[in-house]
Amino acid sequence: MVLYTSPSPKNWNGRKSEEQLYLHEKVELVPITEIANLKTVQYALLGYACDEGVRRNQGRTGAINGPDAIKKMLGKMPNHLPKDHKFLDVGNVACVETDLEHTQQQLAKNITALLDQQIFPIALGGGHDIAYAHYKGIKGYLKDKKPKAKLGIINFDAHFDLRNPENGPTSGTPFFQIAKEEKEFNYLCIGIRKDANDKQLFETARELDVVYIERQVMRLNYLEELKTWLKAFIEKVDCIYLTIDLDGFSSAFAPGVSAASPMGFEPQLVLELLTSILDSGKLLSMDIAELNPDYDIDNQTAKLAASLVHFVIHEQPV
Ligand SMILES: N=CN[C@@H](CCC(=O)O)C(=O)O
Ligand SMILES: [Mn+2]
Ligand SMILES: [Mn+2]
Repeated sequence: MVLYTSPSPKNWNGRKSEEQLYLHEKVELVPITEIANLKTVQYALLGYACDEGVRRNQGRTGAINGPDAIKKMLGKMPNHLPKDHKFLDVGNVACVETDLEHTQQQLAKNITALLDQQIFPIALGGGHDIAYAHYKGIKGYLKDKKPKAKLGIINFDAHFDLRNPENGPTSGTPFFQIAKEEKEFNYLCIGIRKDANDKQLFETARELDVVYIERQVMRLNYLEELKTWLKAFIEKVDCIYLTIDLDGFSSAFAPGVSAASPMGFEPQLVLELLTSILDSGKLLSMDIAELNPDYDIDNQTAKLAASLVHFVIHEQPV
């Protein structure tokens, strides 16, 4: 069974220059199996082409094409990276038929391989079941290299994704699955909508001591308070896994998702909070989930996802 596709030049097009002015000219396409041969690499994009978790969660499928759509928009963006910094596309983990569980295992293995090589992974979804897979990959790395490190998970999302996987994992279960495996579950969920999470989910969040920020306080007027809460969470942990579910953004900015949020948050505020996360120096790995190109309008959501990646790779201290 093929659970992996090599990076494709078809995803990387744009204006041409002589001096790598654009990211499609900067990116190096390196199959994941070849990363061990490389010297210092800063960033690698790894796709999670899977919407089986969304289907199981009664959502609208299409996120299987999310990773390639983000790469296509990112390639057209300007490159401001230092000449000696390496930026890779290492291909996609791909879901075959309905085999979500093996797809997750494959992503986990590849995330561990990137972290072992000191490469910062940027995983692109795909359904939010990417989060459980990504977490397993991070644990694979921490177990050997930093067994005492306390992991914190920061999720920008309209949803807790704390459903009980009684009937198998879905895009709605990743953080419940993680909670069951963690001795200390450090989970901060930013952008929670009361009109998108039922009573039982709030109850589970309370039982699991989840720290959450509701959507109505996700406003620039509350920036100082938001930064203080974020800082308090970051101080408690040694390293951070950041996951951004695009459906937390207002559908004015992110229509291309399974469960759109007309009352979601704005991109500018997320950039402000991302700056605090990057400045902490604790960010270990990140992903962007739930892009569904079938419902996108003029690639706006894919562009938003690409802009988030662009921001992180250019603002992160390395
Ligand atoms: N990953 C998404 N999770 C949401 C989906 C909500 C919806 O489809 O409306 C959830 O399970 O709550
Ligand atoms: Mn969501
Ligand atoms: Mn989610």
